[in-house]
Amino acid sequence: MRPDQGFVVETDRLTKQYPSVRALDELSLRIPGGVTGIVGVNGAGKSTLIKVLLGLLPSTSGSARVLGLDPATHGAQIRAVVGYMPEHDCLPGDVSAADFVMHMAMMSGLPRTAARERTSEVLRHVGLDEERHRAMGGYSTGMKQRAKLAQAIVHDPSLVFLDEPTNGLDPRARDDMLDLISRVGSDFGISVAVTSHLLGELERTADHIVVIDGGRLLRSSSTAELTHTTGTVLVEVLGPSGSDRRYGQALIERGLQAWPSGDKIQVRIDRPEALDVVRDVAVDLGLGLVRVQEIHHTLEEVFHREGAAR
Ligand SMILES: Nc1ncnc2c1ncn2[C@@H]1O[C@H](COP(=O)(O)OP(=O)(O)OP(=O)(O)O)[C@@H](O)[C@H]1O
Repeated sequence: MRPDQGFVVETDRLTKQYPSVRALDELSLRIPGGVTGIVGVNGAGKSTLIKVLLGLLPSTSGSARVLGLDPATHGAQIRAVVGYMPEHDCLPGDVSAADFVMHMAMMSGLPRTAARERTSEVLRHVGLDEERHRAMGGYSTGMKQRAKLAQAIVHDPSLVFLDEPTNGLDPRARDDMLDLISRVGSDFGISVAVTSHLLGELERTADHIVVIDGGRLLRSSSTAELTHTTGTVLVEVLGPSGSDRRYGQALIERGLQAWPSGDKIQVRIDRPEALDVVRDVAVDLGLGLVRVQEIHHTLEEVFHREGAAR
């Protein structure tokens, strides 16, 4: 099932009771095609959910469907069409990424030639080129995460579960990984369910966000819906020094709420004509209008405001 063909995952009152912890507590959710972020603090139940959905761990009660298949009875079929990047380091240190990914491709049933071609393609995609013939034990965390991502998509799955793929990465490597994840969705057309304990992290990457807490569903909606516009625009004008201040003042004189934000001006769009005023005032003052950009709430703001982020 490709993105936009309905839900790739559905659960109904899914529960997983460990001896002393209820990791999933009647969790009912639906994950659409595309890139979905599964967000929750450490211990929220994200990894348990993935393992149950892959049929690696039996649930205690409730039901689930992954690409229409029941993990309780069709785990092997699910794992044939779904990729999995586990959270923890699971790579053999004395094997090269090229050999490991090729091995995983053949384990998934690809014939040798197809496996070799596909291995080169995914390793190129994740940016492991020169290093792919070196033993993975000597890789940086970022390179290991890329190798883990490559093995998860080498068999061209319809859906891939990525468990905390940015864990342990520095900010730059994290941004690179998030870009890669977006491209897994767009270039390969693979639906992605990616977990993170950082609320703000998946904002740019995920089309849809599911928030779980204590094994329960806290929120599920499109990212756009969550980070809806604040009703404010950021305006950048071009002109002689002090133009931004003159422009802001002129907007206020025309009855708008405007305030400085660095060398730009924020303007509240409280009525449809406000955008016309933004344009007209720039023209009247002989200033160039470089940019008018909507300001959105961040996910952090949404959850702090709702008191949901703990
Ligand atoms: N095999 C297990 N046996 C007993 N309890 C477990 C087991 N695995 C996880 N738990 C507990 O279940 C709860 C959910 O854990 P889980 O790993 O699913 O959460 P998570 O959201 O993925 O967090 P993290 O990112 O820290 O792994 C936690 O309280 C954890 O301690």
